[in-house]
Amino acid sequence: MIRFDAVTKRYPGGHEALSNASFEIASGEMVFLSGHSGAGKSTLLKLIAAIERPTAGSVTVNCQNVGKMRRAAVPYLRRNIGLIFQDHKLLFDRSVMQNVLLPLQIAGFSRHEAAGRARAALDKVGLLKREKANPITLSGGEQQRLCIARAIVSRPSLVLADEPTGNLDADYARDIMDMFKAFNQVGVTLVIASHNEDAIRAYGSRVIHLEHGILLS
Ligand SMILES: Nc1ncnc2c1ncn2[C@@H]1O[C@H](COP(=O)(O)OP(=O)(O)OP(=O)(O)O)[C@@H](O)[C@H]1O
Repeated sequence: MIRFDAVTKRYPGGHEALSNASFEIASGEMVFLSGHSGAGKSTLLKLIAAIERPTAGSVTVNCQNVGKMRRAAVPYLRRNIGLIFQDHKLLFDRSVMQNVLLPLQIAGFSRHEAAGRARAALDKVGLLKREKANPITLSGGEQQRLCIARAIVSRPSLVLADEPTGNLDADYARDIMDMFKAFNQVGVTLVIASHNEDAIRAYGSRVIHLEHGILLS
């Protein structure tokens, strides 16, 4: 499903965030990205979602070379990807419920079906009681959970998560990880960046380890 061939990413200013990385992730895998702060984990996720483009090498997602994809094609790629990033990009002029409904409205779901799915997603992350709230009134951890609900509501086949449990209490962090595992069991591919080596080990999944932009496994 995902293939990196000799991928290097150099940001303007010359910093090489990823160096000559090659690996494959098969459909249905759950893979953790580990490594120190600044190791290149977010960069790798952004390359998969075509948020960043490689400086050299190729990034293939579902047989498409996303590094060379036309800008107009990127929204179609992203329809199939649930993005959970640290800059939540929530809409602060809409309610919690409206934030989760939006991807479904764009995808053309009926009002009834969209409402049912959005409520189920909010329930999963423990935010159903806050459905009418404005996201600005939520704590950092609650905003993170809202971001997760929004990413999963359209049931994407690939979920990319950047430190999804970073701001969460241990109980919520466990619930979210269990939820990811349940998605994986129904065939969703997940790539999860995390500092938390203990949590990673507990899940026994494949780990791709980065150090200063170099892939070690
Ligand atoms: N837009 C950018 N412009 C310039 N340099 C950047 C940019 N984004 C990231 N970098 C640099 O690239 C390197 C890798 O950053 P990246 O965010 O991928 O690491 P990370 O492993 O996700 O770190 P963290 O765990 O702290 O989020 C860092 O040195 C960072 O400063």
